[in-house]
Amino acid sequence: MSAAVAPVLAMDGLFKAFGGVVATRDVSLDIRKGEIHALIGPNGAGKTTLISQLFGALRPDRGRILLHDQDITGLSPAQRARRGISRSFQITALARSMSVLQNAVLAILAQDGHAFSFWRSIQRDAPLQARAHELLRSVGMHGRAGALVESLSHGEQRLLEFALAMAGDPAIVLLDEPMAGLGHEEGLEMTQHLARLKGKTTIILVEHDMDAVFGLADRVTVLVGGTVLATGTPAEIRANPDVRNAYLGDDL
Ligand SMILES: Nc1ncnc2c1ncn2[C@@H]1O[C@H](COP(=O)(O)OP(=O)(O)OP(=O)(O)O)[C@@H](O)[C@H]1O
Repeated sequence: MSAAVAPVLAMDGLFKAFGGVVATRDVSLDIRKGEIHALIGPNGAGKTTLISQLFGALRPDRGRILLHDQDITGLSPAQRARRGISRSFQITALARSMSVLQNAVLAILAQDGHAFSFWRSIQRDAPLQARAHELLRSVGMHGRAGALVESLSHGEQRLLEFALAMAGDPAIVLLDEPMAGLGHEEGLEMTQHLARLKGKTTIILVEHDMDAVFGLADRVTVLVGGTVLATGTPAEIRANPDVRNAYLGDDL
């Protein structure tokens, strides 16, 4: 083992129940800087509930969440976003009648803490425009800067959401099923874009597409019944008999 590096994000004994249903049972997990950490598990395993606690939509009943060693358990989603916890936007969060570039500008302004500004002065703000173009370039969408969002394919919209989540260079990005609803080609394209971020961005990836998970992840955590069954490299997870049992013959 290399010398311990403080994790970007640490979950410490998280517990969350809905009435009698325990959705998160004593989950403790460290997310390392620069890793793509996949969360997998059968339906109802508690993946969404755990992610919701990380970005702040849900409060755990017990346990703590630490970002760079600071306790953020009591912070609102907006306060966490300002500290660098970013979540992939849903398509509905895109301004559909605006251009790709305008959406990128708005995401950067929001991340900088400007609620609104005069559009004309924004258009003349060369550094801001350059940052927006750079953001689009990071996901290979700079050639589409002038296109209206409503004219984009489903896969392009997904990529744009992802680019917006990257605005402001977040400490960690929570990606909830980025492959959902994408065709085969679009899924491969998204996988390639995510692969380029390996080592540069810290990502928690919730995804049902096992090819994408095992192709992209540095480490995988398997949740079953709200509990961490195993955490390890893709090879370790693939070889783990408990994991194989949990998936009851599903082809990992
Ligand atoms: N708001 C809620 N009220 C009551 N029960 C809930 C609520 N949200 C989740 N649950 C329950 O908590 C458990 C975990 O659900 P969760 O959606 O987190 O699982 P998941 O792993 O994301 O599943 P999927 O892969 O199907 O999206 C399930 O038993 C679910 O029915």
